Formats: sequence, C-alpha cells, structure tokens
Amino acid sequence: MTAQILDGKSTAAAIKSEVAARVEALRTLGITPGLGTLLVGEDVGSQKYVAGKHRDCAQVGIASIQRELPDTATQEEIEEVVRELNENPECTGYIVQLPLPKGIDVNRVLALMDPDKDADGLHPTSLGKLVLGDPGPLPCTPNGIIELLRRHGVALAGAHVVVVGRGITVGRSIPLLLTRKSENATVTQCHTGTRDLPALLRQADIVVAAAGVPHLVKPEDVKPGAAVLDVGVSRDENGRILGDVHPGVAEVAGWISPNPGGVGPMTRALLLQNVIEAAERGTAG
Ligand SMILES: Nc1nc2c(c(=O)[nH]1)N[C@@H](CN(C=O)c1ccc(C(=O)N[C@@H](CCC(=O)O)C(=O)O)cc1)CN2
Repeated sequence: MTAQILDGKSTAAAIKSEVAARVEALRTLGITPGLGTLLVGEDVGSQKYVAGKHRDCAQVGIASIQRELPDTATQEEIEEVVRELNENPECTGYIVQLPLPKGIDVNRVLALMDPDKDADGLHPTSLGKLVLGDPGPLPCTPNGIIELLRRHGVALAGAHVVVVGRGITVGRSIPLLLTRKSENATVTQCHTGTRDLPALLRQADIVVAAAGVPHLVKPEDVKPGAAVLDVGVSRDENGRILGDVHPGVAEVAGWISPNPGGVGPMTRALLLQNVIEAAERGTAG
C-alpha cells in the first residue's frame, strides 16, 4: 500500500482564498485586519515560521505588525511589548511565537494578552472556552489537523485517535477538539511516561505524532490503512526537517501528511482564519 497524501499546501491555499474574500468583505466595512507577531530570540525555525505568517498576510490582504526582541530580553521587556500590542489599534489579533527563551514565564506572558486579540487560541480564556464548549479562537495546529482530515474526507466520528505528545501548541489541546460532539473521535493520549507506545499506536485509526522525536513512529507500529499526521519537527545537521514519522510508514498507512508540506501550512492558514474571526467578532453587536 502507498498512502494517499494529506496535502497541507493545497488545502491551506484553498483556506487562504476563503480568508481573502472575508478580508475584502471587512474592508467594505472600513476594517483592515492586522496580525501582530512577537518573536523573541534568533531560533531559525521560529524566524522561518514568523516570516511565513507575514507572507501569508500579504497574500490575503491582512496588515502585518512585527515585533522582535533579542534572546536576552527580560520578562518585563517581553510583557511591555505584549501591552503595546494589546493597545495597538492596527493590531486586531496577535501571537507570541513559541518557544520563548529559557527562564521566561510563558504562562504569565500568554495570560497578559488581551483575550479578544488572541489569534493563537492559547490564552487561558480561549482554552477555558474550548473546555466549556463556548465559541472562541481554536489552537491553530489542532484545528489545522482536523480541517486537513475533513477536507480529505477522512472520517473522525468513531475513530480511535492516538496522540503522541502533550506540548502546549498541539498535544495538550487536540484531545479537547477531537472529542467534541462535532468530531466524536475517541482519543488516547501518549507521552514520555506511556508504557507501551507501539502497542497503542497499532490500535489507532488515526495517529497524531507531535513528540518532536525523529522517526518515532515506525512502519511496524502502524495499522494498515491508518491516517498518520506528522507534526513533530526536528532538524538534521543541514537544517532539513526530520519528522516524527519514519518514511517507511507511507508504505503501510492509508493517508499520510508530508512534513514539510502537511500540517505546517495548515497551522498558518488557520491562524489567518482566527485573525479574521476576531476582526469579524469586533463588528458584531
Ligand atoms: N505561538 C505559536 N508558536 C508556535 C506554534 C503555534 O501554533 N503558535 N506552533 C509551532 C510552530 N508553527 C507555528 O508557529 C509553525 C510550524 C511550521 C510551519 C510551516 O509552515 N512549516 C513548513 C516548513 C517550514 C520550514 O521549512 O521549516 C511546512 O511544514 O511545510 C508554520 C508554523 C511552534 N510554535
């Protein structure tokens, strides 16, 4: 078997054209949505991701507000920029690019953001709304994964999804999205304390690999025909991406997301959608 591709690039392109139409509609109301980003430090991956987000903004007509600090920035300096973005009327939604340098209290930074401008769905209020089932911005990567599956016709209802990882941007929240009534999946969450990961992976109809461990998911651990989403990003000595999924899995799985070209572009597209929805909410009532 050779897996069918869960094509993040073309799916993200489709979402971006939908977003562009919504930006145009907001313009007729005199509103120009603007995405703010705060990047702290010189991590090459984070720089690439932030650059990609602003490239996307230019494509769909969203204004860009970019803030950068060196990796020596203090908690207070970071929080000062967050306060400025909260007040900046040109910035209708923003993100703090993660990870932040060691020693910075990430939760304190996220909690300081104006929840009405949270474009990442990572503010405690947004995560609380997700738990309660209230509308609000959803975390971009989990939402992107669900959208990628939906737009390729991979059924979630009744599926057993095994999530590997418990990080703040994906693993922690994706079970909350997958177990909503609208998705109706059953989730097993695995992490470094899981006793027999291969045994659990072999039961999965869908695998979400978000551990950041190169080639953790091996062909012999995957049920034939399963859908496998490769979210983890490690880099080799030449800076090339090594995903969490061994390349041989493509011979066993029914569906596979390439990495790059799978979940990454979807994360960016769903971020744009969050920015537009925040701006649209601002026009309601
Ligand atoms: N504030 C946030 N920080 C981080 C998030 C997040 O959702 N919010 N997620 C990840 C990184 N991420 C988003 O910022 C992200 C990852 C990957 C891509 C992407 O487009 N990847 C390309 C490849 C790019 C390359 O060559 O390296 C692809 O997969 O095709 C975009 C965004 C951690 N931080």
